[in-house]
Amino acid sequence: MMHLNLLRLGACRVPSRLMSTKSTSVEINDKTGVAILSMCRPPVNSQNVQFLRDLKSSIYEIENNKSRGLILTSANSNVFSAGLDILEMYNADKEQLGTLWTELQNVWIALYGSGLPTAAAINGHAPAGGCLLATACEYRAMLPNCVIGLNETQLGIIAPKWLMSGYQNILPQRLAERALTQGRLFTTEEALKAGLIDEIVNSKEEALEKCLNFIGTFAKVNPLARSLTKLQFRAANIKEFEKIRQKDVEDFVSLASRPEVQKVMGDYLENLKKKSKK
Ligand SMILES: CCCCCCCCCCCC/C=C/CC(=O)SCCNC(=O)CCNC(=O)[C@H](O)C(C)(C)COP(=O)(O)OP(=O)(O)OC[C@H]1O[C@@H](n2cnc3c(N)ncnc32)[C@H](O)[C@@H]1OP(=O)(O)O
Repeated sequence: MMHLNLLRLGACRVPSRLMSTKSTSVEINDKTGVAILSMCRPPVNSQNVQFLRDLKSSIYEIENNKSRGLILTSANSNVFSAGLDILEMYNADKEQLGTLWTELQNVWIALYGSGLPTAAAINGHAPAGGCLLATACEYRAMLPNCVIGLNETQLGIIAPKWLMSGYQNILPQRLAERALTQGRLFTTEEALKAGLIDEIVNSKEEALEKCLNFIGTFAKVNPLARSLTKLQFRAANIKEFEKIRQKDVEDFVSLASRPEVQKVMGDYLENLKKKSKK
């Protein structure tokens, strides 16, 4: 399609508007109306309270600006998002833990419940909370040699049901159950085979182009009809989430503040740091 060719990033001459927060930047192409939301919290886009708040406000801003679609990507060259910021969970008091979890819930519901067409250009690793964001979208294009998945059981923790919703929407039940119980991180190639991602791409530019093509498939569909149809598919998960939302925060705080869980976090952090020094 002609207009999509115009959108090859880098070669793009179409005027665009920019909005940004401390850890996100949004570029809305005036011709297509599609917004590219980039996560930019170096080094790994780990999700702390401020980052999650920025992400939430960018998602709502895109939605309120009547954009035609939202593409989520990372400004980091090899990590899409490393999930929750473990530094912000380790040695944190109950109030801080509650705030972090509430903000994660807020971002998830903003993205999962968005009426816009949403796509993820996964230009790096996407474990745990990174996978949560990618699977809240409707379409995924991913670079080779990366990993994606919900690895919570590998860390000895349990992902609540809402956190698995995106996964369960995409994967057949049998495969989702196996992957979640194994805490499996899929390589890009395995993710394609399983259906967890839609395409493998060779560059971030190609990922963005594929996402634009996906959003372009709705060009002739009435946006309200599209949006309401999408939300009908997601309504049961959203309703179930809304019912347990507060209790879910309490459960997380109670679990994450246990001394043995704090110990696991501390050891995990230390291993991450040792690995990064190698
Ligand atoms: C252990 C967690 C326990 C939690 C218990 C909670 C109990 C309640 C649970 C209820 C549900 C829980 C749901 C959780 C959702 C989550 O998202 S938990 C987070 C899980 N995330 C991960 O396991 C990813 C860890 N990171 C990596 O595997 C790698 O960093 C990477 C593959 C993403 C990238 O690799 P690479 O490019 O080689 O970078 P590194 O050198 O590893 O890292 C650079 C730098 O970043 C620090 N870092 C990495 N990830 C995190 C993180 N998630 N939080 C904070 N910091 C992180 C890493 O330590 C390095 O720092 P330094 O340079 O050494 O300072």
